[in-house]
Amino acid sequence: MDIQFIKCHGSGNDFILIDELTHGYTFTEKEREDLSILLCDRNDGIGSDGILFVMDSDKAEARMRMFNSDGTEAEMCGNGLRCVARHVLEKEGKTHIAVETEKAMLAVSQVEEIFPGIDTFSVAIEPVSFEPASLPVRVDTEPASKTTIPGLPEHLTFTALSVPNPHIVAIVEDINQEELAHVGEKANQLPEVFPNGVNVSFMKLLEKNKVFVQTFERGVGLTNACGTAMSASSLVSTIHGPNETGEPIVVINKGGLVNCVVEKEKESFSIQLRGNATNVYEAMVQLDWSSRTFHVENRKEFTEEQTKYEKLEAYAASQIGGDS
Ligand SMILES: N[C@@H](CCC[C@H](N)C(=O)O)C(=O)O
Repeated sequence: MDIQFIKCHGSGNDFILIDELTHGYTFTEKEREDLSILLCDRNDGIGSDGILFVMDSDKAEARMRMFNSDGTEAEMCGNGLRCVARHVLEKEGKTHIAVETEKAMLAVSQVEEIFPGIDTFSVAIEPVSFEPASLPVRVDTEPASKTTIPGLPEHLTFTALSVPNPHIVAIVEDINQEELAHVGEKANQLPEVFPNGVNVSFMKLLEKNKVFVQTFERGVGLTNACGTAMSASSLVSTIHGPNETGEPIVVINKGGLVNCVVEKEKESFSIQLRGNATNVYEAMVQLDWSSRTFHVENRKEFTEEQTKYEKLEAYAASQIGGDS
């Protein structure tokens, strides 16, 4: 079978985007899982944090399904949704559309550049909930807000929320990547606390409206950035830190930066996540399902986009200096 794909990234969180709709692909659930494990592999595959499947929707211009590199499906993916938004907006020749995701119809649009030369896309991150059952998380204190979590190091306090995939965020003085990897692995081996697993983030407050976030992603491991985690962390920074709703928060990550605006209406929160959606190359996978072997053909690079993105990356790196 031949499968056309685009290799893309949002803040260095990289994906294989497969447009099932345009190319008329019909995969079974098992095939989507198998494709994710096979193609995302960093050693023997194409290498990526996940696959974005673009599909038909009855209710919106398109539907996004996101599979992690271990083959599990996530409820939502913020960086991935920007890549899907760009793809569908360009295909439809529009500037605003809605994309169906597992838990919500989400508004996406092209907006003012967050950095010179970087086409920028804004995606709505909702529904947001601190309700423990929404992750789910099982702890004694409900909601789990600035609390220790049984099984995780006692010097760390976490706030748990779903956006709508599950996250816990700890505000730390300095981000220690090794510790984050260790805590992330441990948290995902605590089914009695996190029955569906959890994304774990450490956030360092840099200055008012500027934070640095790193994430251990459920189903992947440490990534350059996680869009839902940066959104969740921005919200936590308005509740337990100095930041305010309605103001852009610059979130520096290992792969670049995004802006998040936390909005509060009555008692409900939503977040606008704004950032790049960069295409790296497009190509075709020639796949033999029976032997689970493949090769990649017709690779066409989008060098100019990536070169522009490197300037943003260099700026972001300068903001965190020697931090992990
Ligand atoms: N990288 C994504 C989130 C992907 C899903 C996550 N690993 C999960 O299992 O919830 C993002 O940008 O939000």
